[in-house]
Amino acid sequence: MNQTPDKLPAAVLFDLDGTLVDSLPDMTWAMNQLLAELGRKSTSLADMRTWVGDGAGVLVERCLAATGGVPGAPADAVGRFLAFYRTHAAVETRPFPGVLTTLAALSAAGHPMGVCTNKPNDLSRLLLDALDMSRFFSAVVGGDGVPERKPHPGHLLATLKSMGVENRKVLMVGDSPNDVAAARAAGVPVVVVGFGYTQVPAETLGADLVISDFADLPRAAAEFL
Ligand SMILES: O=C(O)COP(=O)(O)O
Ligand SMILES: [Mg+2]
Repeated sequence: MNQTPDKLPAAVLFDLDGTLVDSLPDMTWAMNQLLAELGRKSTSLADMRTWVGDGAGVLVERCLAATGGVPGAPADAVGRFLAFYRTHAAVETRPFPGVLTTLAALSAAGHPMGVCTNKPNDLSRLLLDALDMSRFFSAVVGGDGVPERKPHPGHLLATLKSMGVENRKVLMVGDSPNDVAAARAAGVPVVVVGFGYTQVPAETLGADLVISDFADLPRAAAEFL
């Protein structure tokens, strides 16, 4: 007997940086290679944490503004950062505790899963491959793969379309104001992790739920679906 669409396991969309993986150390390494090339002093994990979330272009722009100004920096600064990052994307980066077992459990329960990230497509795929995480996702849509990235809801909708699951219930899991705003605008419930890269406490982001342990996700998700 065919299942009706809303009886099917919900689709789950994941943000990448700060939600599935702790990628700040490798991003900081790559940024410090760029800064060294420009003769500027190094930046820190703590500063990088406040700049990440709107894609590589904005990340480099924020860093340059804080370390001597954007004027004087080469036009290809973003390209140089990405070139360094590509060589060093999964050296220190690891999934947060509980992520792999939770993704395996959701996958076994039949939830289609996708990654909706402002990170560029090629780096997202490279990182997920290196950490043996690509197998969980039927689509990975980076910020350069859509006309307008998160917080635009179109980024979430494009990820669902690419997954081929437009008629399912959907849950978004993220760490930042962009994730919450995109989910709200798309009419999708949103869970936020409490350990991600946000400048304000996760509890103030306006999510439906904040989880401090990734392993709480399946139980939490069941509340909304
Ligand atoms: O790379 C970024 O700026 C943010 O990426 P995220 O959307 O996966 O958090
Ligand atoms: Mg994030």
